[in-house]
Amino acid sequence: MVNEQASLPIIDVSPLLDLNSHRDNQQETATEIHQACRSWGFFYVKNHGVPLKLQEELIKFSRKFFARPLEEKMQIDMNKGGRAWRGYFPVGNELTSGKPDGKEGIYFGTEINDINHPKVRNNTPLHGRNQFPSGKSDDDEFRQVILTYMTAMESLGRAIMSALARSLKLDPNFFDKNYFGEEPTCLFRIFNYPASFCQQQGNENLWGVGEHTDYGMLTLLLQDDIGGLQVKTSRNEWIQAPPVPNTFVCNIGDMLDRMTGGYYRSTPHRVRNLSTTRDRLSFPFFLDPNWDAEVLPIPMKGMTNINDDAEHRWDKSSVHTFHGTYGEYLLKKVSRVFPDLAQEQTINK
Ligand SMILES: O=C(O)CCC(=O)C(=O)O
Ligand SMILES: [Fe+2]
Repeated sequence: MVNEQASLPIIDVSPLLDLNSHRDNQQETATEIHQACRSWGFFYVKNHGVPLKLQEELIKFSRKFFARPLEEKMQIDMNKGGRAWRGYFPVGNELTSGKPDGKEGIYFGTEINDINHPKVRNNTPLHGRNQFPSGKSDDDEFRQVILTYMTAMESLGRAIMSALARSLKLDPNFFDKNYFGEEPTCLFRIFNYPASFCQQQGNENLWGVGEHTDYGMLTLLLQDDIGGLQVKTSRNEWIQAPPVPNTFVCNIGDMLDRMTGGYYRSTPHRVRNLSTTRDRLSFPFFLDPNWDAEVLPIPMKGMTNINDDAEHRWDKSSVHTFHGTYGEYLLKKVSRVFPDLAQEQTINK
Protein backbone atom coordinates (compact mmCIF):
# COMPACT_ATOMS: atom_id res chain seq x y z
CA MET A 1 0.00 0.00 0.00
CA VAL A 2 1.19 3.48 -0.80
CA ASN A 3 0.03 6.49 1.20
CA GLU A 4 -0.94 8.98 -1.51
CA GLN A 5 -1.51 11.90 0.89
CA ALA A 6 1.97 12.53 2.29
CA SER A 7 4.50 14.49 0.28
CA LEU A 8 8.16 15.31 0.65
CA PRO A 9 9.27 18.90 1.29
CA ILE A 10 10.65 21.08 -1.53
CA ILE A 11 13.50 23.27 -0.33
CA ASP A 12 14.70 26.46 -2.02
CA VAL A 13 18.50 26.18 -1.98
CA SER A 14 19.28 29.48 -3.75
CA PRO A 15 20.63 31.09 -0.53
CA LEU A 16 23.34 28.40 -0.48
CA LEU A 17 24.58 29.27 -3.95
CA ASP A 18 24.69 33.04 -3.61
CA LEU A 19 27.84 34.24 -1.85
CA ASN A 20 26.12 37.54 -1.04
CA SER A 21 23.10 35.88 0.46
CA HIS A 22 22.34 36.89 4.03
CA ARG A 23 23.51 34.48 6.72
CA ASP A 24 19.97 34.28 8.09
CA ASN A 25 18.66 32.98 4.76
CA GLN A 26 21.35 30.33 4.69
CA GLN A 27 20.49 29.38 8.24
CA GLU A 28 16.82 29.12 7.29
CA THR A 29 17.67 26.71 4.47
CA ALA A 30 19.82 24.70 6.87
CA THR A 31 16.88 24.51 9.28
CA GLU A 32 14.59 23.24 6.53
CA ILE A 33 17.17 20.61 5.61
CA HIS A 34 17.40 19.63 9.26
CA GLN A 35 13.65 19.12 9.49
CA ALA A 36 13.56 17.18 6.24
CA CYS A 37 16.42 14.91 7.32
CA ARG A 38 14.82 14.23 10.68
CA SER A 39 11.36 13.56 9.26
CA TRP A 40 12.05 11.91 5.93
CA GLY A 41 15.70 11.54 5.03
CA PHE A 42 14.48 12.76 1.64
CA PHE A 43 13.69 16.17 0.17
CA TYR A 44 13.52 18.00 -3.15
CA VAL A 45 15.69 21.00 -3.98
CA LYS A 46 14.61 23.86 -6.24
CA ASN A 47 16.37 27.02 -7.47
CA HIS A 48 19.54 24.96 -7.57
CA GLY A 49 21.28 26.80 -10.40
CA VAL A 50 21.74 23.78 -12.69
CA PRO A 51 20.59 24.91 -16.16
CA LEU A 52 17.38 23.28 -17.36
CA LYS A 53 18.92 23.01 -20.83
CA LEU A 54 21.71 20.81 -19.46
CA GLN A 55 19.15 18.50 -17.80
CA GLU A 56 17.10 18.32 -21.01
CA GLU A 57 20.15 17.52 -23.12
CA LEU A 58 21.15 14.75 -20.73
CA ILE A 59 17.67 13.25 -20.98
CA LYS A 60 17.57 13.58 -24.78
CA PHE A 61 20.97 11.93 -25.37
CA SER A 62 20.27 9.19 -22.84
CA ARG A 63 16.95 8.28 -24.43
CA LYS A 64 18.70 7.98 -27.77
CA PHE A 65 21.41 5.80 -26.27
CA PHE A 66 19.01 3.28 -24.72
CA ALA A 67 17.05 3.03 -27.98
CA ARG A 68 20.16 1.59 -29.71
CA PRO A 69 20.35 -2.15 -30.42
CA LEU A 70 21.77 -4.19 -27.53
CA GLU A 71 24.97 -5.10 -29.45
CA GLU A 72 25.76 -1.42 -29.84
CA LYS A 73 25.19 -0.69 -26.17
CA MET A 74 27.35 -3.70 -25.27
CA GLN A 75 30.31 -2.03 -26.97
CA ILE A 76 30.80 -0.27 -23.65
CA ASP A 77 29.87 -3.34 -21.57
CA MET A 78 30.83 -2.97 -17.92
CA ASN A 79 32.79 -6.18 -18.16
CA LYS A 80 35.22 -4.36 -20.44
CA GLY A 81 35.69 -1.62 -17.85
CA GLY A 82 37.81 -3.81 -15.55
CA ARG A 83 38.34 -2.66 -12.01
CA ALA A 84 36.93 0.81 -12.70
CA TRP A 85 33.46 -0.80 -12.80
CA ARG A 86 32.15 1.58 -15.39
CA GLY A 87 30.11 1.20 -18.51
CA TYR A 88 26.83 -0.31 -19.65
CA PHE A 89 24.89 -3.15 -18.05
CA PRO A 90 21.78 -4.75 -19.59
CA VAL A 91 18.41 -5.36 -17.91
CA GLY A 92 18.62 -7.96 -15.14
CA ASN A 93 22.39 -7.74 -14.56
CA GLU A 94 22.25 -5.70 -11.37
CA LEU A 95 20.89 -7.26 -8.19
CA THR A 96 19.24 -5.56 -5.21
CA SER A 97 18.81 -7.87 -2.22
CA GLY A 98 19.74 -10.79 -4.49
CA LYS A 99 16.96 -10.15 -7.04
CA PRO A 100 17.53 -8.84 -10.57
CA ASP A 101 16.45 -5.23 -11.16
CA GLY A 102 14.22 -4.22 -14.08
CA LYS A 103 16.58 -1.62 -15.41
CA GLU A 104 19.57 -1.12 -17.68
CA GLY A 105 22.13 1.58 -17.18
CA ILE A 106 25.52 3.16 -17.56
CA TYR A 107 27.91 3.66 -14.64
CA PHE A 108 30.28 6.61 -14.54
CA GLY A 109 32.72 7.98 -12.01
CA THR A 110 35.20 10.81 -11.78
CA GLU A 111 37.12 10.80 -15.05
CA ILE A 112 40.81 10.12 -14.33
CA ASN A 113 42.88 10.24 -17.50
CA ASP A 114 46.24 10.50 -15.79
CA ILE A 115 47.94 7.10 -15.69
CA ASN A 116 50.24 8.47 -13.00
CA HIS A 117 47.38 9.23 -10.66
CA PRO A 118 48.23 7.23 -7.48
CA LYS A 119 44.85 5.46 -7.48
CA VAL A 120 45.26 4.40 -11.11
CA ARG A 121 48.85 3.31 -10.58
CA ASN A 122 47.97 1.05 -7.72
CA ASN A 123 44.90 -0.27 -9.55
CA THR A 124 42.36 0.88 -6.94
CA PRO A 125 38.86 -0.38 -7.85
CA LEU A 126 36.30 2.16 -9.06
CA HIS A 127 38.97 4.59 -10.27
CA GLY A 128 40.10 5.41 -13.79
CA ARG A 129 38.61 6.30 -17.11
CA ASN A 130 34.97 6.11 -18.06
CA GLN A 131 33.52 4.16 -20.93
CA PHE A 132 31.51 6.78 -22.77
CA PRO A 133 29.05 5.96 -25.54
CA SER A 134 30.89 6.14 -28.84
CA GLY A 135 30.36 5.50 -32.50
CA LYS A 136 27.55 7.99 -33.19
CA SER A 137 28.13 11.47 -34.55
CA ASP A 138 26.78 13.25 -31.46
CA ASP A 139 28.47 11.01 -28.87
CA ASP A 140 31.19 13.62 -28.25
CA GLU A 141 28.51 16.07 -27.31
CA PHE A 142 26.84 13.46 -25.07
CA ARG A 143 30.18 12.91 -23.32
CA GLN A 144 30.59 16.64 -22.75
CA VAL A 145 27.06 16.92 -21.36
CA ILE A 146 27.74 14.05 -18.93
CA LEU A 147 30.98 15.61 -17.69
CA THR A 148 29.45 19.08 -17.35
CA TYR A 149 26.49 17.62 -15.50
CA MET A 150 28.73 15.70 -13.08
CA THR A 151 30.72 18.85 -12.29
CA ALA A 152 27.46 20.75 -11.63
CA MET A 153 26.20 18.00 -9.35
CA GLU A 154 29.41 17.88 -7.35
CA SER A 155 29.28 21.57 -6.60
CA LEU A 156 25.56 21.55 -5.81
CA GLY A 157 26.14 18.54 -3.55
CA ARG A 158 28.94 20.31 -1.70
CA ALA A 159 26.72 23.36 -1.17
CA ILE A 160 23.91 21.20 0.23
CA MET A 161 26.38 19.36 2.47
CA SER A 162 27.64 22.64 3.89
CA ALA A 163 24.06 23.54 4.87
CA LEU A 164 23.64 20.05 6.22
CA ALA A 165 26.80 20.54 8.34
CA ARG A 166 25.28 23.76 9.65
CA SER A 167 22.06 21.89 10.39
CA LEU A 168 24.11 19.61 12.67
CA LYS A 169 25.69 22.65 14.36
CA LEU A 170 29.02 21.91 12.67
CA ASP A 171 31.40 24.19 10.78
CA PRO A 172 29.90 24.60 7.26
CA ASN A 173 33.18 23.28 5.82
CA PHE A 174 33.08 20.15 7.97
CA PHE A 175 32.43 17.67 5.15
CA ASP A 176 34.69 19.40 2.64
CA LYS A 177 37.52 19.41 5.17
CA ASN A 178 37.09 15.97 6.68
CA TYR A 179 35.47 13.81 4.02
CA PHE A 180 35.55 15.23 0.51
CA GLY A 181 38.78 17.23 0.16
CA GLU A 182 39.85 17.49 -3.46
CA GLU A 183 38.58 14.04 -4.35
CA PRO A 184 35.22 12.95 -3.03
CA THR A 185 33.99 9.62 -4.42
CA CYS A 186 31.58 10.74 -7.15
CA LEU A 187 29.49 8.11 -8.87
CA PHE A 188 26.99 8.90 -11.54
CA ARG A 189 24.50 6.55 -13.14
CA ILE A 190 22.03 6.80 -15.96
CA PHE A 191 19.21 4.31 -15.63
CA ASN A 192 16.49 3.23 -18.02
CA TYR A 193 13.52 1.34 -16.60
CA PRO A 194 11.79 -0.30 -19.59
CA ALA A 195 8.02 0.04 -19.90
CA SER A 196 6.04 -3.06 -18.87
CA PHE A 197 8.96 -4.88 -17.25
CA CYS A 198 7.28 -5.47 -13.89
CA GLN A 199 3.98 -6.34 -15.54
CA GLN A 200 5.45 -9.20 -17.55
CA GLN A 201 4.59 -12.73 -16.55
CA GLY A 202 7.08 -13.97 -13.98
CA ASN A 203 8.26 -10.45 -13.13
CA GLU A 204 5.34 -9.44 -10.93
CA ASN A 205 7.49 -9.57 -7.81
CA LEU A 206 10.42 -7.74 -9.33
CA TRP A 207 11.17 -4.04 -9.04
CA GLY A 208 12.98 -1.55 -11.24
CA VAL A 209 15.16 -1.22 -8.15
CA GLY A 210 14.24 -3.17 -5.04
CA GLU A 211 14.13 -1.65 -1.56
CA HIS A 212 17.54 -0.34 -0.51
CA THR A 213 19.37 2.54 1.09
CA ASP A 214 22.18 4.41 -0.63
CA TYR A 215 25.71 3.68 0.55
CA GLY A 216 27.35 7.06 0.77
CA MET A 217 26.63 10.55 1.97
CA LEU A 218 24.24 12.42 -0.33
CA THR A 219 22.35 11.38 -3.47
CA LEU A 220 21.03 13.93 -5.98
CA LEU A 221 18.53 12.48 -8.39
CA LEU A 222 17.14 13.83 -11.63
CA GLN A 223 14.15 11.90 -12.95
CA ASP A 224 12.12 12.29 -16.12
CA ASP A 225 8.36 12.84 -16.12
CA ILE A 226 7.26 9.20 -15.66
CA GLY A 227 7.52 8.67 -11.89
CA GLY A 228 7.75 5.45 -9.91
CA LEU A 229 10.13 6.29 -7.05
CA GLN A 230 8.78 5.35 -3.62
CA VAL A 231 10.17 6.23 -0.19
CA LYS A 232 9.62 4.34 3.08
CA THR A 233 8.65 6.55 6.01
CA SER A 234 9.71 6.01 9.61
CA ARG A 235 6.20 4.62 10.14
CA ASN A 236 6.97 1.91 7.57
CA GLU A 237 4.57 3.37 5.05
CA TRP A 238 5.49 3.90 1.41
CA ILE A 239 4.98 7.32 -0.16
CA GLN A 240 5.54 8.51 -3.73
CA ALA A 241 8.37 10.82 -4.76
CA PRO A 242 6.85 11.97 -8.06
CA PRO A 243 8.68 14.06 -10.66
CA VAL A 244 8.60 17.79 -9.90
CA PRO A 245 9.88 19.87 -12.85
CA ASN A 246 13.35 21.40 -12.45
CA THR A 247 14.05 19.90 -9.03
CA PHE A 248 16.37 17.20 -7.76
CA VAL A 249 15.41 14.60 -5.20
CA CYS A 250 18.04 14.46 -2.43
CA ASN A 251 18.49 11.72 0.09
CA ILE A 252 21.01 10.83 2.71
CA GLY A 253 23.01 7.63 2.57
CA ASP A 254 24.39 5.09 5.03
CA MET A 255 27.57 7.05 5.78
CA LEU A 256 25.64 10.02 7.09
CA ASP A 257 23.46 7.65 9.08
CA ARG A 258 26.61 6.15 10.54
CA MET A 259 28.26 9.51 11.27
CA THR A 260 25.19 10.87 13.04
CA GLY A 261 24.48 7.65 14.94
CA GLY A 262 21.13 7.37 13.19
CA TYR A 263 20.09 10.98 13.95
CA TYR A 264 19.82 11.46 10.20
CA ARG A 265 18.72 8.17 8.73
CA SER A 266 19.40 6.70 5.33
CA THR A 267 15.86 6.09 4.17
CA PRO A 268 14.86 2.99 2.16
CA HIS A 269 13.43 3.55 -1.29
CA ARG A 270 12.51 1.55 -4.38
CA VAL A 271 11.36 2.10 -7.96
CA ARG A 272 8.76 0.60 -10.25
CA ASN A 273 7.90 1.96 -13.69
CA LEU A 274 4.14 1.56 -13.91
CA SER A 275 3.93 2.83 -17.46
CA THR A 276 3.17 0.20 -20.06
CA THR A 277 4.15 2.47 -22.92
CA ARG A 278 7.11 4.60 -21.85
CA ASP A 279 10.53 3.80 -20.45
CA ARG A 280 11.54 5.76 -17.34
CA LEU A 281 14.90 7.53 -17.14
CA SER A 282 16.64 8.53 -13.93
CA PHE A 283 20.03 10.04 -13.14
CA PRO A 284 21.33 9.47 -9.62
CA PHE A 285 24.55 11.27 -8.66
CA PHE A 286 26.23 10.08 -5.46
CA LEU A 287 28.48 12.47 -3.55
CA ASP A 288 30.39 10.24 -1.17
CA PRO A 289 33.42 10.43 1.14
CA ASN A 290 36.94 10.22 -0.24
CA TRP A 291 37.94 6.61 -0.88
CA ASP A 292 40.51 6.59 1.93
CA ALA A 293 38.46 8.53 4.47
CA GLU A 294 37.73 6.68 7.66
CA VAL A 295 34.08 7.25 8.43
CA LEU A 296 33.70 8.12 12.09
CA PRO A 297 30.81 9.16 14.31
CA ILE A 298 30.42 12.94 14.57
CA PRO A 299 30.52 14.43 18.06
CA MET A 300 26.89 15.58 18.19
CA LYS A 301 26.29 18.52 20.49
CA GLY A 302 23.02 18.16 22.35
CA MET A 303 21.48 15.77 19.85
CA THR A 304 20.48 12.34 20.95
CA ASN A 305 21.52 9.42 18.85
CA ILE A 306 19.59 6.32 18.13
CA ASN A 307 21.92 3.52 17.46
CA ASP A 308 21.83 0.06 16.16
CA ASP A 309 19.15 -0.73 13.63
CA ALA A 310 20.40 -3.90 11.93
CA GLU A 311 17.25 -5.87 12.78
CA HIS A 312 15.02 -3.43 11.00
CA ARG A 313 17.14 -2.65 8.01
CA TRP A 314 16.45 -3.95 4.51
CA ASP A 315 19.83 -5.72 4.42
CA LYS A 316 19.87 -6.74 8.13
CA SER A 317 23.32 -5.25 8.51
CA SER A 318 24.29 -2.34 10.70
CA VAL A 319 26.01 0.75 9.36
CA HIS A 320 27.13 1.57 12.88
CA THR A 321 29.31 -1.44 13.54
CA PHE A 322 31.32 -0.88 10.39
CA HIS A 323 34.92 0.25 10.86
CA GLY A 324 37.21 1.22 8.07
CA THR A 325 37.46 3.47 5.06
CA TYR A 326 34.64 4.39 2.75
CA GLY A 327 36.41 2.54 -0.07
CA GLU A 328 36.27 -0.69 1.91
CA TYR A 329 32.58 -0.22 2.67
CA LEU A 330 31.68 0.57 -0.91
CA LEU A 331 33.65 -2.28 -2.39
CA LYS A 332 31.90 -4.79 -0.18
CA LYS A 333 28.50 -3.42 -1.18
CA VAL A 334 29.17 -3.17 -4.91
CA SER A 335 30.41 -6.77 -4.98
CA ARG A 336 26.96 -7.89 -3.86
CA VAL A 337 25.22 -5.90 -6.54
CA PHE A 338 27.44 -7.21 -9.37
CA PRO A 339 28.53 -10.69 -8.30
CA ASP A 340 30.12 -11.51 -11.68
CA LEU A 341 32.34 -8.50 -11.58
CA ALA A 342 33.22 -9.15 -7.96
CA GLN A 343 34.40 -12.61 -8.91
CA GLU A 344 36.50 -11.16 -11.69
CA GLN A 345 38.09 -8.77 -9.19
CA THR A 346 39.15 -11.65 -6.97
CA ILE A 347 40.64 -13.56 -9.89
CA ASN A 348 42.54 -10.50 -11.07
CA LYS A 349 43.90 -9.66 -7.63
O1 LIG B 1 15.84 5.62 -10.26
C1 LIG B 1 15.56 6.16 -9.21
O2 LIG B 1 14.63 6.97 -9.11
C2 LIG B 1 16.33 5.84 -7.94
C3 LIG B 1 17.57 5.04 -8.17
C4 LIG B 1 18.20 4.66 -6.88
O3 LIG B 1 17.57 4.60 -5.86
C5 LIG B 1 19.64 4.38 -6.81
O4 LIG B 1 20.29 4.30 -7.85
O5 LIG B 1 20.17 4.23 -5.70
FE1 LIG C 1 18.94 4.60 -4.19
